[in-house]
Amino acid sequence: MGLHFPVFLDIEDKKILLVGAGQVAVRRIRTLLLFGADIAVIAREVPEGQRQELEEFLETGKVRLIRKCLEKADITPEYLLVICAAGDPEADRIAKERCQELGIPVNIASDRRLSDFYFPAVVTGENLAVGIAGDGEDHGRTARAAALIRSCLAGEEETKKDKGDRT
Ligand SMILES: C[C@@]1(CC(=O)O)C2=NC(=C\c3[nH]c(c(CCC(=O)O)c3CC(=O)O)Cc3[nH]c(c(CC(=O)O)c3CCC(=O)O)/C=C3\N/C(=C\2)[C@@H](CCC(=O)O)[C@]3(C)CC(=O)O)/[C@H]1CCC(=O)O
Ligand SMILES: NC(=O)c1ccc[n+]([C@@H]2O[C@H](COP(=O)([O-])OP(=O)(O)OC[C@H]3O[C@@H](n4cnc5c(N)ncnc54)[C@H](O)[C@@H]3O)[C@@H](O)[C@H]2O)c1
Repeated sequence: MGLHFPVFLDIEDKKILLVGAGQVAVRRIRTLLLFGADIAVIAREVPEGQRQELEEFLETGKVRLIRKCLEKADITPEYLLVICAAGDPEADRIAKERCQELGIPVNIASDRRLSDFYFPAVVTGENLAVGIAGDGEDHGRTARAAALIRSCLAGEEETKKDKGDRT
């Protein structure tokens, strides 16, 4: 599989289903909230390490948690996107098959070959959103590129502030 075309979707108030509440799911919820999505989380359980952050997400009113094992009927046409970060082949299979039936783009965090789209590393700056994804072979390289872009944007802000101070 080669590179994927980046699409910048308006997800404000759009419904997104996230399956799982572990480290990967919570990292993705954090990113999606930056863009105002309405997120439904289906998870069998919330691991100890993610409880506090998930509680904070619930308090925003933009995230709701449904504690259960994923079933086919949970995936309905109201969702714009579905992201499965359960690390469970059965959940991955249900999500893939049901989304295909309904024509909903699906991302499977444990198997890129099943994913219709990749979840990018995201950097936001003043009025900018940058999404980075590689060919899926080297996730570390994607993370390093994101870190570089983050520091470039931060440097640009500093330069702007310095110039502002002088005028
Ligand atoms: C960008 C970022 C966004 C995010 O996840 O938020 C992201 N992966 C990140 C980190 C990361 N990923 C993995 C580790 C563990 C250590 C390691 O293996 O390195 C870590 C490190 C960590 O978790 O800290 C393992 C891993 N990742 C994928 C698979 C399955 C497979 O390749 O088939 C497996 C094996 C799972 C297993 O073994 O079961 C697949 C995908 N991961 C992607 C995105 C998509 C496009 C990636 C690209 O451009 O290459 C893609 C293809 C599909 C998708 O998931 O959309 C984020 C970094 C940015 C940031 O930190 O800001
Ligand atoms: N793409 C990436 O960036 C990346 C990075 C690391 C790991 N991974 C993959 O993502 C998966 C998830 O990683 P994690 O560390 O967040 O895992 P985790 O085990 O901490 O969390 C999994 C979550 O999914 C829930 N879950 C499991 N099966 C379910 C089911 N059938 N129905 C409903 N909920 C279910 C669990 O209750 C838990 O909340 C890993 O298995 C790995 O394959 C992907």
